Amino acid sequence: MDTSQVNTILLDIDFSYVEGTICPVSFVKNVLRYRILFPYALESLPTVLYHQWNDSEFQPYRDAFPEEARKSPAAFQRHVEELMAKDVKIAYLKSLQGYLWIKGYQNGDYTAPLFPDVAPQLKAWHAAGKTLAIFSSGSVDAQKLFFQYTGSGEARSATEDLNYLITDYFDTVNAGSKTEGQSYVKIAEKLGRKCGDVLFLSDNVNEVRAALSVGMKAVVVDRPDNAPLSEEDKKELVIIKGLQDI
Ligand SMILES: CSCCC(=O)C(=O)COP(=O)(O)O
Repeated sequence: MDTSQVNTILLDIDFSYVEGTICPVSFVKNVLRYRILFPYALESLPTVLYHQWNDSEFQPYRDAFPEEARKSPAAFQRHVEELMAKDVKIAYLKSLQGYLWIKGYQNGDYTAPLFPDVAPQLKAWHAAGKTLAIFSSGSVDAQKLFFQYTGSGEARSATEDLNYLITDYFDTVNAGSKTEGQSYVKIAEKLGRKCGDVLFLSDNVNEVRAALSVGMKAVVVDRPDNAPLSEEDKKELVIIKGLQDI
């Protein structure tokens, strides 16, 4: 792939249960070792519902949920559990998760672990004048928190705020679905770029195909433990093992 024209790199964080572009799968899966993002959100919710159900701070997150789920804290908890069990990427859930994660980061319960190649490569691209942006189903607030607290993943380990490297953040609210071509057109427009000047990196072949469909450059980042790629994907898509392969 000719990337000489690329002046902008759009990265997927990717946290779903089987995938990882810049963050190891263990961040969500290895519950025994880390109290980490998705399990942390679920575990911390009952306390928040008990103490903050009517708090002005919590109200906007609560009120974004459907009426049925807002009938009681128990109904709310059930609804969140159902959505999270199915890994539903709906904006009001993503926004709530971002809120629930703040305390975990602030308490040092976990940090956001990046694969070892990620921070050095982001810094190198930034130093070379490339524009870096993020596109995740996680809310923009959750993305900013993630980059504020990058580290080893271990509780109370050192963190580095990498937000200075990132020019813009996109989620399903300000860009749209990650599997729709139009979302990538919108992102390129917002960044003031042509689609062909942007390179999108994702573990998800459907997202890569959506970006390619509108003329964006896109590659699959195939990390250990990611969902296996089909023979068709291997033949048709550019696949890399780490960011240094660009
Ligand atoms: C720090 S952002 C949290 C990411 C997240 O919640 C998520 O669901 C990621 O999903 P994606 O569709 O972007 O893989």
